[in-house]
Amino acid sequence: MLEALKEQVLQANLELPRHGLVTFTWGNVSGIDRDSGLFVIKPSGVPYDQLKASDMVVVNLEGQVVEGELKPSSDTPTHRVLYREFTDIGGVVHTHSPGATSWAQAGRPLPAYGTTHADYFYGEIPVTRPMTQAEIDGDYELETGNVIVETFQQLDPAVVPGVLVHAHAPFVWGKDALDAVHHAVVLEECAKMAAAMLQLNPGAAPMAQQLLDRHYLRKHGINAYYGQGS
Ligand SMILES: O=C(CO)[C@@H](O)[C@@H](O)COP(=O)(O)O
Repeated sequence: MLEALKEQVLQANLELPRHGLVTFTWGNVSGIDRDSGLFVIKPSGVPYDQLKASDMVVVNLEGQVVEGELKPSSDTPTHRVLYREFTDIGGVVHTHSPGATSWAQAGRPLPAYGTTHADYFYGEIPVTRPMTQAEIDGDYELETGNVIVETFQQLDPAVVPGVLVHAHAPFVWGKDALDAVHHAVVLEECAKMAAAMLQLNPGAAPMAQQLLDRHYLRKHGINAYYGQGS
């Protein structure tokens, strides 16, 4: 079942260590097949260099494992909430990449300071509120998803495809698993650049709105012209 998606999700997971986004097994990627409502996610706690396509776990949007021998990622309920609520996304990534995680642990949203950020994220990357004791003691990973969705009440997840979970780490999404990994790489680079830039200029302001508009819209607007597409 979903053999091509399993292969794509495997490859997307393997991109995480290639890009230096994970240490040990601290991360996971999933991808969804919207026609069947099933998503494929990596198993929990299996070292990346041992992962095979056949290890990938197929889960439905009710959270039931429908195929796979191994336990799915511990963060599966968070992915499930994101697929359920953000109905246009096709892939989700969670990492503990140090640059983005530093901002999450500081409880600070990541402002758009420059065009690298603006090419992919149309504005600040938000940070969630701290989770309550009841949320932490309860269905924690599901509540992590809920707190992300709450953070996006006034935000479009299509134009800001990522979030910093307070005192935890980033979750990022995209049109499929590989696109979500691409966004995770960009977020990490932007987070590192922002921290280094603030050392040089602690009072730096976010970039001008006009420059943000120009860079985001030349790649993603209705008159986008970046690249070789028509
Ligand atoms: O957040 C954490 C650990 O704090 C987990 O996402 C990370 O270790 C990945 O776990 P899984 O191997 O996907 O279960």
